[in-house]
Amino acid sequence: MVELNNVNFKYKNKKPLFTDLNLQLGTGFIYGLLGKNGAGKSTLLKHIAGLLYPQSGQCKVFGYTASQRIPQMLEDIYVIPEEFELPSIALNAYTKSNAVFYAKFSYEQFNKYLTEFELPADAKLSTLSYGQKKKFLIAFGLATNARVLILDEPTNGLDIPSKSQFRKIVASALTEDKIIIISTHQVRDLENLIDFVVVLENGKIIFNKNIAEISERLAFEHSLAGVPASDILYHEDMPGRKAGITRNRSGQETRVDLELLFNGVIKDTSVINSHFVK
Ligand SMILES: Nc1ncnc2c1ncn2[C@@H]1O[C@H](COP(=O)(O)OP(=O)(O)OP(=O)(O)O)[C@@H](O)[C@H]1O
Repeated sequence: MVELNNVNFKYKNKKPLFTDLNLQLGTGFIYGLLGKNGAGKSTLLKHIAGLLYPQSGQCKVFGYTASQRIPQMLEDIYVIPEEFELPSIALNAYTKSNAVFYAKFSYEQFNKYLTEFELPADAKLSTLSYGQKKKFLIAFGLATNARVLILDEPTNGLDIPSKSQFRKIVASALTEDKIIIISTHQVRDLENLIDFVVVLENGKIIFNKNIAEISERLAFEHSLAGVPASDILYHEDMPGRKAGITRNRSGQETRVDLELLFNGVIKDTSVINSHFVK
């Protein structure tokens, strides 16, 4: 489990970003971490990876204090950052020298992911495109079998077929003992992949719900024609129509439109959240 308890954090010469931040992420789930620019997503992920420390409060990863970055924790956490640099060596040479840090690294899985992403194992990393490098890191990260996998904007630079391969590979890599956290602005890339939607706004968790519960309680409508105003929780004006979020009147689960949900949560946080009060 990843657990943040009453975390307080501020950057030097800035106002506090996290004030008594609490968050628990359980195993066996994929979390989509969403938020506007500057909301604090990368800062939160750096806390989990132990790269930034709370000024007070605790951040624990499977019981280890993240900031201590002890080897047992480090071999169980893998971060794919948004920006990265890779050395000018062959892909398989990089893998050989880095896989040793991860006791559960699987070459079998790694080779399978490389094949799916159409990456040649003998290619030199410096000769790969940005998207290919990203796919290499995703393949490596998943093959570490680290129990916590953090992906910051993983689909940036991925072409359309690679995005669906990405979803397939990540879904297949999830096991009951793992926690996968994906932070992105490309919300559509997370559809049919994530189990929880976590929205961060100005350093606060303003929404944290399971997708099944969201689709049970809310409905995402392409057109709001004929929907009584009292059922509409959030709407957007589109050319010739209104789209929006309504109460789920039919009782049937509907597809969660993550873009509408995100916009609705940001604009009408309390209205959306009030529909989850039991
Ligand atoms: N090294 C730093 N020093 C000072 N302030 C910082 C630093 N890094 C981030 N910040 C500030 O902290 C806040 C949160 O930044 P953070 O990078 O965590 O946001 P984010 O949600 O990841 O944003 P984005 O979606 O743009 O990547 C912002 O106001 C940012 O300006």
